[in-house]
Amino acid sequence: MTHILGATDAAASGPEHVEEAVAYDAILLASFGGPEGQDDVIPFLRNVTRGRGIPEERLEEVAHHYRAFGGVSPINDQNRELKAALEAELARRGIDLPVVWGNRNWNPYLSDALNEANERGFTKLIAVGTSAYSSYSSCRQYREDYAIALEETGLLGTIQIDKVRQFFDHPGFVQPFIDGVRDGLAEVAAKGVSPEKTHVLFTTHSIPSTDAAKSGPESRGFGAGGAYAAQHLAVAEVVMAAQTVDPEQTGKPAQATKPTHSLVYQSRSGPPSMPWLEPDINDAIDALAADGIEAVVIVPVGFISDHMEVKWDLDTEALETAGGHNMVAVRVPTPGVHPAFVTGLVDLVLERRDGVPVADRPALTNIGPWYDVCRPGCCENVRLGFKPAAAGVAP
Ligand SMILES: CC1=C(CCC(=O)O)c2cc3nc(cc4[nH]c(cc5[nH]c(cc1n2)c(C)c5CCC(=O)O)c(CCC(=O)O)c4C)C(CCC(=O)O)=C3C
Ligand SMILES: [Fe+2]
Repeated sequence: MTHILGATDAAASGPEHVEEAVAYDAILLASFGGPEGQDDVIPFLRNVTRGRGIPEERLEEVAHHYRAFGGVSPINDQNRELKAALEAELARRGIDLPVVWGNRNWNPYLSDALNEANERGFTKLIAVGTSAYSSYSSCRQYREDYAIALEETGLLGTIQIDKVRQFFDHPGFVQPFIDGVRDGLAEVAAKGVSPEKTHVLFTTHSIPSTDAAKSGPESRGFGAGGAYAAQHLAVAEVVMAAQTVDPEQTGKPAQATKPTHSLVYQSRSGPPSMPWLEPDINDAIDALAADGIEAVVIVPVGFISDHMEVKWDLDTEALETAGGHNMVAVRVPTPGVHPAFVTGLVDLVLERRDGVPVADRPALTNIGPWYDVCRPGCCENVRLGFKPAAAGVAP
């Protein structure tokens, strides 16, 4: 199987799910990366936004978020912890799969991880990205960066990179949110706000509307928001369905005591002229306050760890917006190194290594289990044009 596609992948075909064992010899933990000191902030931001048409004012604004944290993104320590937790779980289960870690936008880079893999004699890597959903930014760009790193290191043809499926609906990813919303609702109730006056805000990274429309395979017909919006909405439904309200406690039917919920977006960065997914979380909070909502439970369902988007855009800005309306606001934890999440990631690796039949793969929504091998044209960026990507269908 060829793992880097040629000039187009439009005519390519191949299996959606691989139900044969593959002898991987290491896991590639792939993440976004972030600065580790004040001097790294600007070079990091230039790496992320190269050729993306992000306005200079936005870069200054984001630099200010990092500067307020000493120029250090929390994401690197979170990835070090995740790597250690994965290694501990693999050891506990007696699985001999080393983990190499590389980032798309900062040290250690994906190319560093590939050089390390090569030095250690690994040729078949299974990638686990710290990103659960489908879209250009959250899936295809990782795959393009694997391809670029293979090219840069001269290891194309020597090292094969496959990936685990996007895991938005895997129980290991969803369970921490189910637990978190339960705790969040209890906290709000303890502060005296009734479920009728409480709203659960599921929040994720906004992306350009054109990217959203192209997310997932075209043939699935997910509509304007593409697979990206559909996956988030489906996960929100699962999380809310798992919130059992005891009618005995309230004396009202369960339905009447369940808070309302919605999907909102955050961290938009494009020029105002370019449509991105809406509503913004802060606008949504303003509107809820105007409707008489007294408490919000904020669920960062789009994220894996408490990185800068969570620490700044939610814990600083969104909580401030809610505070301005005297609302009670609780922010639910991200999966981080929750045991269910760490176990789930190892399960996803084994599922792919052992070629588990699709019917036996856990998925909490009827959209999944998602593809092992990304479909032709999946999550392409229409503005940037076609670029070769690893871990997709073979021509
Ligand atoms: C979907 C998505 C995820 C979730 C999936 C995933 O996790 O991969 C994500 C994660 C992250 N985004 C991050 C940081 C940044 N994202 C930026 C810019 C952008 N993000 C986008 C999308 C996403 N981003 C987009 C469409 C842009 C516009 C530029 C472009 O088209 O590519 C910029 C530039 C400045 C700005 O405009 O904000 C920064 C600094 C960090 C690190 C945080 C830390 O350091 O702790 C993380 C985890
Ligand atoms: Fe981002």
